[in-house]
Amino acid sequence: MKTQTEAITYSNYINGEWISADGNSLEPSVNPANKNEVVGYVQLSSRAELDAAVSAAKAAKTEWRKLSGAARGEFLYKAANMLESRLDEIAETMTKEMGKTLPEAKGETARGIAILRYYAGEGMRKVGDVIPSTDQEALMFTTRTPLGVVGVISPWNFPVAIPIWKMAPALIYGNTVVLKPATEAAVTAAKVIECFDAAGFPAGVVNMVTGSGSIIGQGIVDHPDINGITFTGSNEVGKRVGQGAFARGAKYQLEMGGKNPVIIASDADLDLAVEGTISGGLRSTGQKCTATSRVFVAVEVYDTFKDKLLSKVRELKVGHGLDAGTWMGPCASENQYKTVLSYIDKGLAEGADLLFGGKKVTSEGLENGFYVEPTVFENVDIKMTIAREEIFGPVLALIKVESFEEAIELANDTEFGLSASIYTKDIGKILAFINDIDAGLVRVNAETAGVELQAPFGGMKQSSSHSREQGQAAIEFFTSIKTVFVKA
Ligand SMILES: NC(=O)C1=CN([C@@H]2O[C@H](COP(=O)(O)OP(=O)(O)OC[C@H]3O[C@@H](n4cnc5c(N)ncnc54)[C@H](O)[C@@H]3O)[C@@H](O)[C@H]2O)C=CC1
Ligand SMILES: O=C(O)CCC(=O)C(=O)O
Repeated sequence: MKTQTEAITYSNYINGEWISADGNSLEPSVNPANKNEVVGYVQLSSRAELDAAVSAAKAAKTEWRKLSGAARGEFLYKAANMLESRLDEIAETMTKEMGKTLPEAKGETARGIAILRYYAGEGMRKVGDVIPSTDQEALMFTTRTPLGVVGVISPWNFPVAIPIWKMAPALIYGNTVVLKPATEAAVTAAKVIECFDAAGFPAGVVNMVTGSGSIIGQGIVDHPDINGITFTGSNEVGKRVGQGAFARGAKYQLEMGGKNPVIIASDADLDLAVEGTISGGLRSTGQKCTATSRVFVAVEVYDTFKDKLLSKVRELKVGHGLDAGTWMGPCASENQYKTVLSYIDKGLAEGADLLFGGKKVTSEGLENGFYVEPTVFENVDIKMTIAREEIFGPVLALIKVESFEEAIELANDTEFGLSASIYTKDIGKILAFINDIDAGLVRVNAETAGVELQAPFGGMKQSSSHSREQGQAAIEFFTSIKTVFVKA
């Protein structure tokens, strides 16, 4: 039997109002720690609701664009204050809805607040350059103009931070937005939008429509009045989003998967490396695009590293994200749980050796949740599925390497290029790694996960559309440059 802990139905947010979808078709958002618990109901919307949201965003865009950056920033500061006043409640909802531990959820919500404040300040910063013209009597400069209406398609793994790191820059640079959050995290997203509502944004500037990827997500891709699309999610869907946007001339930005390597060199501080490998690979149940997945360990320190790693992994406490002392929560959904278990089966079937974990966790109190043990494989061949595809779960693959050069070569032997890290004290290896590794985020003596909001974020190869999010890099996607030549 399903229970409703909060018994709340969340509506779409269109033109400054909370509106139910026609026919009031609803989708439950289920607690992955207990599949019998419904965290809330969200609208299973149709194209009609999306059209209404896009019309509202289109109607609002001129007045919003005409406000000064400072005035737009004031709204973002207010949204940040609203989110701050609800930090604990929204973090708790996040934990209930997608399973990450409460401290992680609080950290993410605090990050959302910091992102809003960062971009509020961007409203006061320069948007162009004066460039000397060959005509001495002319003034030539660049300025920037918003795209118009931006569609935001977000995943479930960072339900507060990702929608905000897409919406905040979109808004400060003068765009209006239509957000389609992942259904698995749509209650948390609705609470974030409540903060924007309470901040008093003009009607139509911020809109949210929940529903399926194939109807609302695809609807955003196809909509002729959406001028830009920013997407985070799987490679498969991302490619479809990019192709659809390109076909109708809309600007697009894709952040997709990773298969992130860590290299443990022979001179590494092994305790630090173990800590970073565990934190990078298993925190948030491995559900980060920046999560460590492949661990390349120098043959000289392989056995010591392995023993140290296993002794720490054995101590990790799996449990409900709200329980103090839980280190790792459940997978975020039943789909994700099945996906992770099927990758573990593939690892075994293809001949990798399971060192630890690999099973469902069904101990008392956890039997109704989507829990998987933290899992470590060794003797993983680079051609095996678990070394090639994004698992998005708590699974580490150890690969022994004979030399630093082999480690770099194997680390780069992937279609992805999001994040990579190395543990070493050797400056020569550090510099070679920075130069030779194919990754948008290069981390030295630090775990692969860990994104700072003021720095560019994005990947190489198939991890992204080669654009960057966050920091000042965001202006490149959310605006177009106008080169202006003026002569009296
Ligand atoms: N890079 C990242 O941060 C993320 C990667 N993933 C990867 O994707 C795998 C599957 O997770 P999913 O939630 O199924 O990801 P997904 O790519 O299906 O979903 C991401 C977003 O895209 C929307 N979407 C789905 N189909 C669409 C379509 N045809 N057009 C437009 N939007 C659409 C979804 O509703 C959601 O809002 C994971 O196992 C993981 O490997 C998932 C979430 C985040
Ligand atoms: O590592 C992080 O903090 C962000 C990761 C991310 O963007 C993602 O998983 O989608």
